[in-house]
Amino acid sequence: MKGIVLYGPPASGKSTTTTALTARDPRFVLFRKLKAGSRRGTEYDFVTSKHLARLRAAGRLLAETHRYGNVYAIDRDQIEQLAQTGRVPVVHMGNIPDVLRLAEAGAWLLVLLWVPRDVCERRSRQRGDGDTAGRLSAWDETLLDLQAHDTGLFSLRIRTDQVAPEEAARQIAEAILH
Ligand SMILES: Nc1ncnc2c1ncn2[C@@H]1O[C@H](COP(=O)(O)OP(=O)(O)OP(=O)(O)O)[C@@H](O)[C@H]1O
Repeated sequence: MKGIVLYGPPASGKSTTTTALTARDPRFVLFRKLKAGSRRGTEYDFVTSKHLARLRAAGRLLAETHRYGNVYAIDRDQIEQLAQTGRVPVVHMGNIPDVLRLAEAGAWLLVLLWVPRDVCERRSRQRGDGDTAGRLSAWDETLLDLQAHDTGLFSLRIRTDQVAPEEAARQIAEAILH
């Protein structure tokens, strides 16, 4: 397996589950996507549009998402480097077309993390998001995205309002390592 995809709406626990995975086994590492545009966020490597264009021309972008005026991309070479050093990248994704594009380029464990809308709202307010309304719109879009595609593509589905982060990490680690 190339790695793990965590797909889910805002506040579904992608970051928390990744932290629990890394604590369980340091071979699991957050995959840092490339981002061209605003320099907001801690889970990205910021690049220029020019740099991204060069990688695109070289055929290195496995997935590329244009959203909120920014571009988010996955560099194939970065995935390969992690694999060569025995590490397992954990990629966070918010839409199924990108998940499918990535899955075309190799075998990934696809995991759906889910929370109901009211839990998403509560978590978003609790962690102090300035734009909870925007997060809820993204939750609505995620539901539509799921309804539009075959959810049978996910090997694991975890309700993070019912399963603690350590248990979610245990289930994922078991699924990929055994
Ligand atoms: N399995 C879990 N059990 C209990 N609480 C959880 C669990 N997973 C996440 N949480 C809580 O939910 C909140 C949101 O989690 P997190 O930031 O990991 O979500 P996310 O999917 O990475 O969000 P976003 O995509 O919006 O950045 C956090 O406050 C976290 O403590």
